[in-house]
Amino acid sequence: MSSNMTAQIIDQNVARSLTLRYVVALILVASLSTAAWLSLHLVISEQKSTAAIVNVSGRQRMLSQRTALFANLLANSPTTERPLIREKLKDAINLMERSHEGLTHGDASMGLPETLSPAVRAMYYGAPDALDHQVISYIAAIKAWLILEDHELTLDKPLLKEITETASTTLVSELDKMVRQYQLEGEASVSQLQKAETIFWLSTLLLLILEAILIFHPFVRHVRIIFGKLQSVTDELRLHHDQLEDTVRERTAELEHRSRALAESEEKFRLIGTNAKDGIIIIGEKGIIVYWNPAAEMLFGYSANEAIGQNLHDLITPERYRETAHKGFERFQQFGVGSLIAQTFDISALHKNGEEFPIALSISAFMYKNHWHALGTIRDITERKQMEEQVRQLAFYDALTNLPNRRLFNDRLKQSMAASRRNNTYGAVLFLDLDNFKPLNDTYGHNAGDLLLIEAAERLKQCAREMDTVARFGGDEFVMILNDLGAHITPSAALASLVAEKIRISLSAPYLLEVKQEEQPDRVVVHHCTASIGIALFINHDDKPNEVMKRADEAMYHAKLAGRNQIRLYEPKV
Ligand SMILES: Nc1nc2c(ncn2[C@@H]2O[C@H](COP(=O)(O)OP(=O)(O)OP(=O)(O)O)[C@@H](O)[C@H]2O)c(=O)[nH]1
Repeated sequence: MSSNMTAQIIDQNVARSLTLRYVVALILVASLSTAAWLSLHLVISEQKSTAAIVNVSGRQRMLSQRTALFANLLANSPTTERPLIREKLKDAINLMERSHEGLTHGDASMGLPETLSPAVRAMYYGAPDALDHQVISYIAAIKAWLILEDHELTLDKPLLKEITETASTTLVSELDKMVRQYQLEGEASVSQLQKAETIFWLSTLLLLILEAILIFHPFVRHVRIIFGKLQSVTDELRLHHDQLEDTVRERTAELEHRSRALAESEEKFRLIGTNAKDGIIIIGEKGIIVYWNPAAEMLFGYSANEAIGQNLHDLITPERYRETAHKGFERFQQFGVGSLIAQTFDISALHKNGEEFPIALSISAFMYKNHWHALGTIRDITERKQMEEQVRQLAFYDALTNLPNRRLFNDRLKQSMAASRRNNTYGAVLFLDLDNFKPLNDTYGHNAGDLLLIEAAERLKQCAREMDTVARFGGDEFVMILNDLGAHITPSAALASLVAEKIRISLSAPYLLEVKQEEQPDRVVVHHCTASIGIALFINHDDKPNEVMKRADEAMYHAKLAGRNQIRLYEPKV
């Protein structure tokens, strides 16, 4: 457990203990206050009660004298005054009787208690002729005096003598004693209550002192400790705050530095993208274009605004490649690999105007925001392709007639012979040499000879099938490969001869040559030219192309010897 946690638990226990002590002290103070209030209340009510008892018992003393006086007056007064005296005596004795009843059994209206102290009770009832008996006898004597007729009321009556003596002697002294007794008891009770009240006051004082010692003092000490802790926590917080501010300052400076570096980097990237000669395109999730530089705008005809947000393949991939491109990109999105990644290759692309053009595309992959992205740099290679085509044309085609040249022909012958071997079918090489071509050159110039060569090449192409090859071998020599003639020699030779015948007839038709002459108008020359044709068959044997060519040449030579405009099939015995 950490020291912080331990300190927290101690603080909580102290707070709980102080709260408990405080609550107990409050309850005790409240109880003592209530007890003090009750004792005060009791003192007051005791004093009230004592005063009422003393009053009533004092009045009994006065009433005993008064009734004795009225009883004597009643006997002494003239008859006319007697009813009034009789009435006053009756009132006094009734009041005395009611007061006696109240003093012995209690009367709330007079403020007299129901219970009697043992001393008082002894004084009232302690002996057969105790005060109660005396009072009751006296009241009875007065009442007996009251019911006597006027003529019976004489001063010598023993009843009057008894009344007078009882009232002035026994009753007065007994009632005096009773008043004193009541006063003594009241004072004793009040004194006791005052003592109790003093005890309550002292207890309250003691409790307050204890409260000061047991609650206030520990409370102040604890508060001091907490203040001390708060101070140290505040100091610690201030230290942390200062450290935090330092860290924030450092981080802010670092962020600003990075932000500047990022801005510079972005500017560099923007400059590269803007000034690059090659188109730069970035595609992200689902093949959507996210970057499209000005060179890409020039290349494809779409502005960056038009292109960004579009699917790259829908925009620039020719329709026939589109499905494959989509599938390839889906695989790339999953795994970040693909056959085209990190490669440079030539493909066709679509311009906004719908035209296809060749591009060289280099693709690299990178991960950004959890998605594989592809960066493509694109270059228009239309010119390069055209040049390549020209080079290819020059390398493999005859510049005058556009027919395949000797090099391409040799290549095709190898292929044809290989196919013949595979399929076990006959092929043939036709070797053609124009007859008496030289005089045309000599008579009308080289230009006229060229025109005838071009026309002858056209006629040869007309006679050839798609699968056959017509080539210019050199000078006025042409060669033709006939493929897939058949599995048997005789029909194959017949078929080759048929084609040769067709060619012979085609080439022997007159040529209309528009000859250009220097500083003279063009001139149309009609020229007749024929060709000598040698045929050599080949099939599933080990002959080399040169051998086959030699045979065809030899057969052509025999055709020449035979008078030209002839066809000869190579035969070993020839
Ligand atoms: N106009 C033109 N003439 C060419 C070209 N190449 C070769 N020749 C000429 O073609 C002629 C070939 O002549 P040859 O085949 O030897 O003789 P020929 O007159 O045809 O006679 P035979 O072949 O024996 O029937 C030569 O005069 C060459 O100069 C060319 O590209 N253009």
